[in-house]
Amino acid sequence: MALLEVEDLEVYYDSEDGPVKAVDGVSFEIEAGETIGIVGESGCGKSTLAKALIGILPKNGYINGGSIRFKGEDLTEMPEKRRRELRWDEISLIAQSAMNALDPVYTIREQIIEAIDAHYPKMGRTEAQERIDEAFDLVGLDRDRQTDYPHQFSGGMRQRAMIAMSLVLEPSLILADEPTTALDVIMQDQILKRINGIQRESATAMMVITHDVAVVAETCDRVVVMYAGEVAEEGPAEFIFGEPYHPYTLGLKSAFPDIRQSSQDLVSIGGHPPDLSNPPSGCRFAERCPLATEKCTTEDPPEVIHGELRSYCHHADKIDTQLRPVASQAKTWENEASMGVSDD
Ligand SMILES: Nc1ncnc2c1ncn2[C@@H]1O[C@H](COP(=O)(O)OP(=O)(O)OP(=O)(O)O)[C@@H](O)[C@H]1O
Repeated sequence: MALLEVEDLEVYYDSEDGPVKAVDGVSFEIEAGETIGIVGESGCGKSTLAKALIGILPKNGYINGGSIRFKGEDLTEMPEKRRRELRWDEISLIAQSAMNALDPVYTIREQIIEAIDAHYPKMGRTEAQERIDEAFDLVGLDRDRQTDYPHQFSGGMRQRAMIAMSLVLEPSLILADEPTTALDVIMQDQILKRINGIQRESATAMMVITHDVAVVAETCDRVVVMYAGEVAEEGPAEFIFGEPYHPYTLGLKSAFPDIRQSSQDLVSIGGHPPDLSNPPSGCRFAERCPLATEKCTTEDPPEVIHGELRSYCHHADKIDTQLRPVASQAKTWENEASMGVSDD
């Protein structure tokens, strides 16, 4: 049994235009100790997925269908009290706004002790202090700074303090939603590598949500590529960033500079993702896809397996011969570019 099993999950928001289908039939699993990346353009449902997993959807958001099993228990059917216990104890979220989640009137140490007391009321002071020292060492914060107030910390240090706070609670799963957006590149790298190191020692699983493909390529074992509320492709990071079989992944991959290549076009996929209150039928990427045909706009794409990769595309068989050779050329992804593929 995987640590987390998400099956056919639908998370919708009520809106004046009808339900916004932010997550629409998403399935994937996370094993203990594994790091999984969720990538996709802004608005594809990544944060909604994280919020649903941890149970902090806004008032107009709801789980419309599917299941989220954590250690075999279905979170969607669990009473709120049990769910709250799981939050932080077992699943912790490092959110985009984590830096601002610290209380300005208490020292960092007081806040971490409070979190420990709330979750492990029986833990003695000595053990608590040992855990805090260890967590500070792991995230690269000086132990002497534990008695500082949040305003004495830089943005990056506050984020490290939040990560330290989630680590002292020893969760089985850390959800990191754009964990490093506010940090400079060198710090991002350091922090994610440290988290990876911690995971190896403690078998903590992590789900990293980001639109930065480079972050995911460096730190994740497996990657789920989301497009317009759905999974477009899923598999080991080396294949997703090496030889993907979904046109969207190829476009996304070509949109990020490859440091190994001296000169290359930087691709921008023309057009926009569809409106999720009224998603198109068939493949949601069809409108922007150079391989798209009539069938793509009418029939849901089939699941196609290539080794350990799971992709959803009517034309996965044409990726190797037709799209891959031209995927790094910007003109391939211009709006309305079509490769003249036929359905027969
Ligand atoms: N409270 C809300 N009410 C209605 N619609 C919402 C709400 N929150 C998000 N949405 C919509 O749900 C869809 C998915 O949004 P979500 O924030 O999950 O995407 P995302 O991939 O995390 O984007 P980003 O990378 O910008 O954070 C979008 O169409 C968004 O407009």
